[in-house]
Amino acid sequence: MEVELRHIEKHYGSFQASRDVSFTAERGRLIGLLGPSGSGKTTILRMIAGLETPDRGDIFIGGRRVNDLAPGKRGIGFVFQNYALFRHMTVRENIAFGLKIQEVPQEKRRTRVDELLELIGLTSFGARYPMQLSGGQRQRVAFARALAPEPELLLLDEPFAAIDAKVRKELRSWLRRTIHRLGITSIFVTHDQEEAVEVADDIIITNCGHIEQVGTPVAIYQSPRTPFVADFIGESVHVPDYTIFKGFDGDEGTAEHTGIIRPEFLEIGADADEMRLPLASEDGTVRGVYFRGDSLQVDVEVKGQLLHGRRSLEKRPLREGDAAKVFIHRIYSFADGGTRILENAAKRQDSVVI
Ligand SMILES: Nc1ncnc2c1ncn2[C@@H]1O[C@H](COP(=O)(O)OP(=O)(O)OP(=O)(O)O)[C@@H](O)[C@H]1O
Repeated sequence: MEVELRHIEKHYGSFQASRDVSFTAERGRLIGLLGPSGSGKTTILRMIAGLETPDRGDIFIGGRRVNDLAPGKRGIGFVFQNYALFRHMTVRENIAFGLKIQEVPQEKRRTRVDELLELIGLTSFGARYPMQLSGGQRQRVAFARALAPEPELLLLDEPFAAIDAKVRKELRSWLRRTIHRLGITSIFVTHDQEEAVEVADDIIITNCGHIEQVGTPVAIYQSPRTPFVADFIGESVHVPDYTIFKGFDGDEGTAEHTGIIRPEFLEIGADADEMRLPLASEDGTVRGVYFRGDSLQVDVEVKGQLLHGRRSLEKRPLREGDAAKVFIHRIYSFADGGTRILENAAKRQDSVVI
């Protein structure tokens, strides 16, 4: 493995910013540290970089324990949210900066900068100054500058945050492609779940200084280990007692019946004729309809519980106050300290009949 954290603890005064943080990042993977503001993402990144010292625990990079190694000796490239490029230096000079410090000979420096300019698609921009570049171009230069000394590990702190929405999307996919092409292990911090899901190979979810879950975006989305994770990745509604719903009332396995329902777990119809399993469907009332681009979000009240679902734009429109039919396919239950995915009993019977 390339990076490993073992039982890291970190306090700032009496405030605990990291609680028993352990994870490994395999070589060549692109890892997203995702969590709400203040959950300790940047602290983790800074400890890996050597800019903060953990109170307890060990950090390994490429199998070597680096706790006592100075930041400059860890073989790390760093890209910040607002990487202030040197304003008085050209793009070429900015990229060459780390190489100059390493006393790389001039000819070699020139070749490396040419390579990097090509990599970031800015070959003809070498003589420009940072203020003559767009935000997205500047961030590419910051990326090239971090890569110039050929680090083993790249750390990126909210690298897209200061860039406008459209360019950010392009930059994300560019960064993902480029990092994979180079095969460099990379860890980036974000508080944007869409960004983490789109860019990362693996996501580490942080909450109040500890790690809630580690996994691929798909695994985390499909099997959130805690209600916090279910909320943070994707949309969800908490229901205090799922046994009130048809098809989930036979579950006697647990004492507590709190559940989480995602929009795609619902089928919302205008009437019984639209439903595949009308008898297993609930009666509901539409409480709100919102345009979501490719579909409509329909908020529907069922047995006093407000649920969020989706409905195709091609179907008969529903309006606030309309009666609706609702079939709940699936519910997540977190009762015993783990996730159980409960399927509607009617669906199971239906598939047996088929
Ligand atoms: N130097 C410091 N001194 C005291 N407290 C700090 C220091 N650095 C961070 N903290 C606190 O530690 C907690 C975690 O901060 P950190 O920057 O790691 O969170 P984060 O998840 O990266 O948040 P954000 O997304 O807002 O950047 C926060 O409550 C923060 O106020």
